[in-house]
Formats: sequence, structure tokens, C-alpha cells
Amino acid sequence: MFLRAGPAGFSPLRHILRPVLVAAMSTGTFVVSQPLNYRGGARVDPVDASGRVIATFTCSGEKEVNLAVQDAKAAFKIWSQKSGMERCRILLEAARIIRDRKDEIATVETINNGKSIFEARWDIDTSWQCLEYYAGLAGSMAGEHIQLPGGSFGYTRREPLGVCVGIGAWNYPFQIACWKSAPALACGNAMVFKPSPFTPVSTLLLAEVYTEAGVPPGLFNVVQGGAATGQFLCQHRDVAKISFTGSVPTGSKIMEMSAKGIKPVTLELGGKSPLIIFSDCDMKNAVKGALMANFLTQGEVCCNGTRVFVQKEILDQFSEEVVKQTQRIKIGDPLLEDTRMGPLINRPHLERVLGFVKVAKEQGAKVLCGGDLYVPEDPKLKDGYYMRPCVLTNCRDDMTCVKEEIFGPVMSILSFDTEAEVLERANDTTFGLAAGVFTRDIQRAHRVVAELQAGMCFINNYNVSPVELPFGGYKKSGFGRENGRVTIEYYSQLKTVCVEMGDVESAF
Ligand SMILES: NC(=O)c1ccc[n+]([C@@H]2O[C@H](COP(=O)([O-])OP(=O)(O)OC[C@H]3O[C@@H](n4cnc5c(N)ncnc54)[C@H](O)[C@@H]3O)[C@@H](O)[C@H]2O)c1
Ligand SMILES: C[N+](C)(C)CCCC=O
Repeated sequence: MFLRAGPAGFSPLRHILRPVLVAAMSTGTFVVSQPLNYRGGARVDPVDASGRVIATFTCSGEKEVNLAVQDAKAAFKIWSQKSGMERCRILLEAARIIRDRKDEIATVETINNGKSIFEARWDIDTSWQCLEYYAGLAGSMAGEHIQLPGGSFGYTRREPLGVCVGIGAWNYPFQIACWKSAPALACGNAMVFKPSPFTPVSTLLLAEVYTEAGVPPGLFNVVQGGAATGQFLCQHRDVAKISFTGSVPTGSKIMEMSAKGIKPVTLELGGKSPLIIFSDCDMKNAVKGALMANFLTQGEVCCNGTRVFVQKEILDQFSEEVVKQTQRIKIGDPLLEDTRMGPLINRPHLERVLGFVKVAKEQGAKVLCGGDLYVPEDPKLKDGYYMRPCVLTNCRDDMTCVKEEIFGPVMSILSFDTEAEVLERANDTTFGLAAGVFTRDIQRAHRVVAELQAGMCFINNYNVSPVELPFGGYKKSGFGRENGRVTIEYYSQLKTVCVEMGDVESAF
């Protein structure tokens, strides 16, 4: 498959990956001229291909996957023998390089995905912060000493798992690769990472950063491809763990494959999260929160609070203010400093999102603003996948736009009367990734989040992501966590050693 157009809508997509050139570039002049797999510490073309060509790279086949896993195994032998402090220093160096190259990596990410450069810089911040955080934990990972009778004792060792596989979605390509690889590497594992075929470019920069920082060649590898390549990875006998970010249907397939191989799996899946606005909220912050909850990365965010429940008394005032702010969002070339919304990921996805708006109208929702195609004035952008961010009202819980993940810039406003009622409706979903509440009543805020069936809850804010906090879902939104101290548990295993200091007391 040839990627017909860059996120900004230029055709053909031509990428140059030499970072020095990126600074001088516009989104229409990006040329890929280098291999997009990374194995054994260098860029390589796959030795075989599944036959499908995507942009200038070919999907990696089974042989290429085998080679990447082999390289990762060899690097694991070296890396897993290093002390936590040795791993810490290298990860800190990688974090420093990313921080120093923030603008350049953010530029590549913008071209890769279409999100605004302003926002891509935030992603790169949460990426290097994640490496820094796990660097800190690498040095302090330890087991326990347990005293037993007669001077005997036991102890536990926290050991890495081996070669871990990371499979990423297209909405936060660089950040996802960091959120998976940083804890994996900190624990002493190696990783083979497969980015989404829609956003193949930025993960390569991470691979090069790790090499420059001093990880052994082969510790972090990138294989490009789609579902077939992902399956080769998941089914590989030498792969010890899979960490997946993507949709629920694919997550279910990944879980089947990991069940067959008895491999631990982390699943970061989709959502349809509630955002509850009580009438006693700080209105200005609640409106800002609702925009943060719906329109980052063109609305293509797993944890978005797309079901916005507003208490009846403030429905009109809140809706009016949200519409005013939404209409001010600057849409256009994502590389321009003042742009806040770029194009969606591709044409089929744009059409899918517009289709949701059409069905919403047919089912009785009222469009307060947006929900239609947007054609920027710049002629170079006229074929881009742009739409105006949309606010829907008159929504009911049984409407498609309220039940299904749209993964685009579409906010659904629903009204409610009481706390008990809104809690029941907020939890009436098979998803459970995130939730938010805006209120000035501190008791109510904690009472409500305690009842919300979601892994990531926000009080009086939304979609902020401090790397110190665990992130992940309840119910069909997945299990396992990324970020925070707990993630160490998902990338390591405990060995117990029982030491006898006396004689063996035998039964025979
Ligand atoms: N919870 C989170 O942290 C999080 C973060 C970002 C995105 N998401 C979710 O991801 C979805 C959008 O991303 P997407 O469209 O890339 O998802 P997707 O499930 O289509 O693809 C995700 C990845 O899986 C790969 N893949 C597809 N089929 C596979 C198979 N059979 N075996 C192995 N790998 C396979 C894809 O090539 C891609 O790399 C949304 O539902 C969104 O909510 C979740
Ligand atoms: C950084 N955010 C906004 C919390 C998004 C995390 C990944 C979800 O798609």
C-alpha cells in the first residue's frame, strides 16, 4: 500500500528522515529515503516482505521478525546482566537526547500523525519524562529478604522477562513507544516494537536515540508492518511478553495469541469515557476541561471524555461557552505555531467520523457547531483530511454517537439531574478507560470518582498525563498499566530463593 498523502494531505508522501533537514521543511516536502526497520543497532531493509508495500517501506515478514527477535535475545544477555544503576545512566542519557532534540522529534511526529506541532511538543515532553522516571526506578529495583526458622532464610530477586514486544497505535506514535520501552528496558528486558503502518516514522528516531545513549545493539528494534507482522511477533516462541495499544477487536486477537503461548499481556484499548460537569463547577475550567477532553490530536485519543454530562441548571450556559471556544480552534497546517487542530489520520477515518455525525443527526442530535469538512485556504492543503470540531447536543444514551468510540473531534453533550442518575448512566458502557468530574464540592468529587468504573479518573482537569501516575483501563478498555511505579510489575518477574542453613530434614 502506498501512503497516498501525508497527514496534511500532500500527495505523494515523501519523507526525509535526516533530522537536520527536518527543521527547514514544510509538511509538503518530507521524503522517506532511508530504511524504516531498526535491528542490531542500525537501520535495515527487511530481508523478506509480506508483499504489501506501504509508502517506501515493505511489511516485515516472518524471517525479518525472527532476525529482530534473535538480535533482541543477544542484546538481552548483555543488558540483563547490567546493574540497575548502569541501566539508569543509559536511560537518563536517552532522556537527555530526546529533550535536547525535542523540536526536531516533534516536527517528525507532526508530519507522521498530523497533530499540531504545539501538541507534539507535549508528547515529546511526556516521552523523555517517562524515560527519566524509569531510569530512576531502575536503580532502586530490589527484592526482599525473609527470615526463616533456624537461621535459614529466603530472598526474592526481581528479574526481567526477556524479549518483550510492543505494538502501537497511530495516535501517539513516539509517546507509545517510550511508554512501553522505558519500563521494559529499565527492568532489563529487550524490545521489538511494531508501530502502526499509518505512522511508521518517529519510532526510528527513538531507536537511534537509544543506540546513541549506549544500549547494546539489538536491545530496541523496530519492525514495520501491519496485522501479519504483528501476528508473527505475538506468536514467536522467544517472545516473553506483549504490550499492545490499539482497538478492542485487535486487543481481543492479541489476547488469544498470548493465551496460546501463555504470555503475559498488557492491553491499552479504546474508550467512551464520561465527563461529568456539576452545576457548582468553576465554569471557565470546566469548559477548558471539556475541550481538553475532546479535541487533542483531532479527537483521536483513547481516553477522551466524549460523553459530556452537564447538570441541567447550567446546560445552556456551558453549551454556549463550549461552542464559542470550539469555534476558535485554529485548524490548518499542523506545523504552523498557531494551529491547534491538524488533519485526521487518513481519508477512510475522516469519512468514518463524518459518518458518525450524519447518523447522530438522523437519530435526533443537534449539531451546535462543526462536524463538516474543512478546506484550508492554503491550496497545498486542499486535499487534506480536515474537519471542523463538532459539538452535539440533544444527545440520548442510546444514540450511536454516545455508545461507540468515534475517535475524532466529536463531543456529545447530555444533560442530567442528580448525582445518582449520572453515575448510573456514566457507568453504563462496556468501556472503562477514563472519566472526569468538575465540581467545587470536594466530598462529592471523591465520592463520585470512587463509584466511576474507569482506570484513570480526573477531578477538575482532563487528559493531563504525569508519568508518575499509572494509566490504563477497566472492563473492555484493557488491563495492565503504563507509567507509574506499578508498571515495573508488568515487565518483571519474581524469583524466590529458599536457603537452608541447617541440615535437610527428610521424610525418608
Ligand atoms: N488505551 C490506550 O492507551 C490507547 C492509546 C491509543 C490508542 N488506543 C486505541 O487504539 C485504537 C486506534 O488505534 P488503531 O486504529 O491503530 O488500532 P488497531 O487495533 O487497528 O491497531 C493497533 C496496532 O495493532 C496492529 N495490529 C492490527 N491487527 C493485528 C493483529 N491481528 N495482530 C497483531 N497486531 C495487529 C496494527 O498494525 C497497529 O500497530 C482506538 O480504539 C484507541 O482508543 C488506546
Ligand atoms: C496523553 N493523553 C492525552 C493522556 C493520551 C494518552 C494516550 C491515549 O490515546
